[in-house]
Amino acid sequence: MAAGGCRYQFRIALLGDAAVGKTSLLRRYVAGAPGTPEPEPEPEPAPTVGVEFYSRMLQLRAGPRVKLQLWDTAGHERFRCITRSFYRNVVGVLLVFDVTNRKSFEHICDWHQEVIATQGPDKVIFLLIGHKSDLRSTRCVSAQEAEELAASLGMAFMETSAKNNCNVDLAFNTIADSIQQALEQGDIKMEEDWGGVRLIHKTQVPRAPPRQQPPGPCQC
Ligand SMILES: Nc1nc2c(ncn2[C@@H]2O[C@H](COP(=O)(O)OP(=O)(O)OP(=O)(O)O)[C@@H](O)[C@H]2O)c(=O)[nH]1
Repeated sequence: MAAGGCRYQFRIALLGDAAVGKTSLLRRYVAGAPGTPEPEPEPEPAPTVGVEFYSRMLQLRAGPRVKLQLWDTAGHERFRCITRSFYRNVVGVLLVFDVTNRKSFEHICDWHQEVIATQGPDKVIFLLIGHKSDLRSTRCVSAQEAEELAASLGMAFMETSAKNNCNVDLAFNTIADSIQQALEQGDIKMEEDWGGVRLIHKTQVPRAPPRQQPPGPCQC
């Protein structure tokens, strides 16, 4: 269904190791949409199986209203062949690590490489996310080294917390603005057989009823 007044749909995936907080970040973002009732406190999220889908409308700074289709992928290795099949149709990726889990930070290059290997280097906008920034005492990845990694991979970096609702909207606004900018500058182009960016028409033209076939010669 066309979303009211929307021009584009952007597909964005969250990738990163198991338990870094991808589902929590996404749920926090989707629950924060204007007009959404205050959510009930959620039970602990279960590990994601394969890929789960969310969406939220967003008014971009540059003007257009977009629908973000958000794909929450399982971080566990055993789902990798399922999640990998989704990389081809995304225009944005949040690469998420947990600031208290050094291994999840060290694996960011592998996640990045997986997407590049599928999509090529020029079709995806990345944003590096250091998540669980509320856990100050157990942090083991500094903002500075994460910034350096992000710069070396040609992307921006941001820290978030689903628990404190810190920078959650900002992270999604930032990646959506960057996608919009890349589209305007022609760095990313819409293609028929690619689902990363889709044009959504404001009003759907009702389909013409099927044409009545003129009655053929009687077969009996
Ligand atoms: N302190 C803190 N804990 C968090 C935050 N976000 C998520 N968590 C906790 O981290 C654990 C894993 O969260 P999930 O959202 O399930 O992680 P995930 O990356 O989606 O995991 P997979 O689906 O297995 O890939 C849960 O116990 C969450 O409550 C946060 O911002 N701060």
